[in-house]
Amino acid sequence: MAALTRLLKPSSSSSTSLLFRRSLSTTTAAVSEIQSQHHQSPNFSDPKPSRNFQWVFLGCPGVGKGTYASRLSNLLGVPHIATGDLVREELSSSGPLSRQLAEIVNQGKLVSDEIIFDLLSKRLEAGESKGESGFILDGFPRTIRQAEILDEVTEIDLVVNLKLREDVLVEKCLGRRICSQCGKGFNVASINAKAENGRPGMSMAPLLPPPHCASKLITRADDTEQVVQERLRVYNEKSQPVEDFYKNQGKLMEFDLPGGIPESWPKLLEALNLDDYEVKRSAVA
Ligand SMILES: Nc1ncnc2c1ncn2[C@@H]1O[C@H](COP(=O)(O)OP(=O)(O)O)[C@@H](O)[C@H]1O
Repeated sequence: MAALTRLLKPSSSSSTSLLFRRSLSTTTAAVSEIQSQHHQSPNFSDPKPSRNFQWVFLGCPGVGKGTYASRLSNLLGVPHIATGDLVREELSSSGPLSRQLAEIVNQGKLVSDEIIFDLLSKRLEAGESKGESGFILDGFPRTIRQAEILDEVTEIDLVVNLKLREDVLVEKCLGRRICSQCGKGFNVASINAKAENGRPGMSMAPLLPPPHCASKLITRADDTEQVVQERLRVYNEKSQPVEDFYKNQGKLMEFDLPGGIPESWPKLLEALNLDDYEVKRSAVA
């Protein structure tokens, strides 16, 4: 597959190699580099900082990877690339892959690595031609093979592993809605999980749509209870080697979500040493 080959072997002269260039090797180094570039000599009006972020978000279905990755992408000015979105775009097209993908996705199974690499490299190439650099990957890598191949072509700076109680994950997936017009995601679930077995209780307010989206909400075909349970099973089966891979490289940052967005977002920024960054960004916006 040509696009996959290009992804695996970016030539040093091609601009693809800019996207996949070698950068930092540990979380600590990554965070201190970010701080030295953006905190000590901030130039927040510079649209092209000399170095961009290459981050990965891991976490079970429903944990909120998309929500937090998208917020960070806006904050840091790098694209949020969710392989689930790429798969859904392909599904909604009338392309040759569409029917094959629907069968896999609607059973809660993983799409083949080859298809995922093809979709991802096309997305990266399209972004590159628009001048994008850096990324926050969401939903990729999902298997150890994907992580190893990604590692051959580029250096990931930081891997954030979001965690949440499993009963809450299921409720969140079932409450998920998408506006069929603007594509924004919402959640109608009002979560009040009791404290049990030493776990603290947890409340999360719904994330309701504005009036102009309210009548256009749709539910993903794979957000039924049976498919969500299967996606969680598949995730749990495949994720440990991926987490260990990044833990061994010193890049994994575990983050237990303390609640909904109002509690979790400031804590996540703090954990990433970006709380100050947000204040400075909004000051120049
Ligand atoms: N990296 C990947 N490898 C294989 N399949 C993937 C990958 N990313 C997404 N998919 C497919 O797309 C579906 C939806 O992905 P996503 O939106 O990330 O869902 P989730 O809410 O389960 O994290 C997955 O269940 C899977 O079938």
